[in-house]
Amino acid sequence: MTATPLITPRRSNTDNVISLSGAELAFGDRILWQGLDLELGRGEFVAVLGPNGSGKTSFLRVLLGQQHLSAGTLLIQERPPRRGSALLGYIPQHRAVAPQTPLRGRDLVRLGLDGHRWGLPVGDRRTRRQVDELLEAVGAKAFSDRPLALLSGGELQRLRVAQALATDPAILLCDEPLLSLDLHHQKVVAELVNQRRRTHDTTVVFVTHEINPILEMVDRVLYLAEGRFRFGTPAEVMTSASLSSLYGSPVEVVHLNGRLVVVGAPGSHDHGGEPSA
Ligand SMILES: Nc1ncnc2c1ncn2[C@@H]1O[C@H](COP(=O)(O)OP(=O)(O)OP(=O)(O)O)[C@@H](O)[C@H]1O
Repeated sequence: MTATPLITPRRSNTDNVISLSGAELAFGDRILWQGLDLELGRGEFVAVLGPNGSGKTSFLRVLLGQQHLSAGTLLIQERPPRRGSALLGYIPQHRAVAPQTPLRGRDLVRLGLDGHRWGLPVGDRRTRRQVDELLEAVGAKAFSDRPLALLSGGELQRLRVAQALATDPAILLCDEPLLSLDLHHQKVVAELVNQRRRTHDTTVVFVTHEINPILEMVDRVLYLAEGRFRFGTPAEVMTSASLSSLYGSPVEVVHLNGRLVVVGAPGSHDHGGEPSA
């Protein structure tokens, strides 16, 4: 096993887009995380890791204004969060598509533009052009007229990225967008998100169980576990010492062929990914 140097952050940005101060989320007497102080800058790529039930999706719901903090404050571009804000694009956790849905790929993307309006989307020329541009940006034109139920997981995920980008958001929230994709499509989808970050300085908050496909893109990691957290660069957070102190028990982070493998994290599988076969 050879130690591979981890990627250092590519930017240090004072232009903060998301500011959390003394933030806590608790349900009843169960505290998911507390004392969270963090500032995320424009164009920053943050991975949110942690075992099942540690509060990763809830963290995104707080940013989306769908869940109130139980203590502390959150500002999105210096304002309190607001449900339905066009500042935020959201790729929700994968949901199965109803086999009988009449929606086609391009309809899904159009919902990102006019989904807030009641009734079926109205297809004016400007909207059609915007949808075409979004489809083009994610390489989904070829299958955009097919019913959703006939699309593969990778194709659907491209469309979901396009839908989330429809409002040209300053912040892109991704909830396990790589789940159930093969390695090739994990790379494709991660690169689509990263490309947007590079070209538009979009801040990315990326919930994942598997950091390896995005390791080279990640500036900082928010690791949630046991009602606590660690926040810092991958080199700071993804170490045996840091994760052992977070979990309160011995956890080993090993570097294997350029991949990170977390061994022994209680109550879950390896957040750094399984060792490659
Ligand atoms: N509105 C709510 N009321 C009470 N408990 C909640 C509520 N929302 C979430 N929880 C609980 O909070 C915990 C964290 O949920 P969350 O979905 O944020 O976890 P997660 O880290 O995203 O998990 P996973 O990796 O399984 O997706 C879970 O135990 C969940 O049941």
